[in-house]
Amino acid sequence: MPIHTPGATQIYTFPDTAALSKGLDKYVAKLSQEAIKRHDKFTVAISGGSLPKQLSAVLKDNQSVDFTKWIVYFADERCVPLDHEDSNYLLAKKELFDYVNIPEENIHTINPDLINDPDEAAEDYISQLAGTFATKDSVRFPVFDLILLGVGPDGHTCSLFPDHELLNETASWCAPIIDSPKPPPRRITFTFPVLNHAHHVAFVAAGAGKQDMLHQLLDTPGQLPAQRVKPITGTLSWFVDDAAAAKVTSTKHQGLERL
Ligand SMILES: O=C1O[C@H](COP(=O)(O)O)[C@@H](O)[C@H](O)[C@H]1O
Repeated sequence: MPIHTPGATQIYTFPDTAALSKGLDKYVAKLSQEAIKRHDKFTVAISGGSLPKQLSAVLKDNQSVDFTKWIVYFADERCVPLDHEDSNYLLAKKELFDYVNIPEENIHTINPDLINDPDEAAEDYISQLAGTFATKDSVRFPVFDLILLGVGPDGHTCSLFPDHELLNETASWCAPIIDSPKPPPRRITFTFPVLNHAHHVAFVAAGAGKQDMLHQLLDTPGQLPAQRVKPITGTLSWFVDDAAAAKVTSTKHQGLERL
């Protein structure tokens, strides 16, 4: 499974979402094992939307994964209570956390007391990150073992939307947004420097609804948010089903691989 090729984008395609979840399970389990061996923990950021379901379908029953060593953050979160239907945390809890033994204190949620103030909520999330990641002068950003991302039909990822000023953020680790074009409008989000300092970043996209955007993202050079995710020394992977990959034509991607 060639998942350690810095600089190269690996695209894994699967006949359907069930197969995609199996492949994702294999990938995440391997990275988790390697990270735990290396530094006794697995730092992972997950997204909301369709990702938690795809991720957990097989992984939640994988007995070989030591979830007690997982430290979980959210690549973006909506400024809503943790039990609100729009909460990315609630989604991940229902799909994954309820089935595996990640210590509660290792799951870093938005501070529910600060949801009415996205600036403060983002600052608080930065403090949480600082408690987990010791940064050095040479690397001023958290370095996640893995960041799992989704992509919207407009090319957004995390809560980084096309043409938004947050796309130019170069210093802050986590930023507030109060005008998300996709509801709810108030959110906090990781910034590109955090995404691009990770050891591994993987996008997950399934279904015909993602066809046109995947074709645009993978076949046409551009500056859409998902296209700006380019890990500096880490790896970039795409996990897609055949329905989503149907229009991807670039010769660059003829080597679509099946795990
Ligand atoms: O609003 C969001 O959307 C994106 C994409 O979601 P999907 O349902 O199209 O997969 C998601 O990655 C992000 O975390 C979420 O807040």
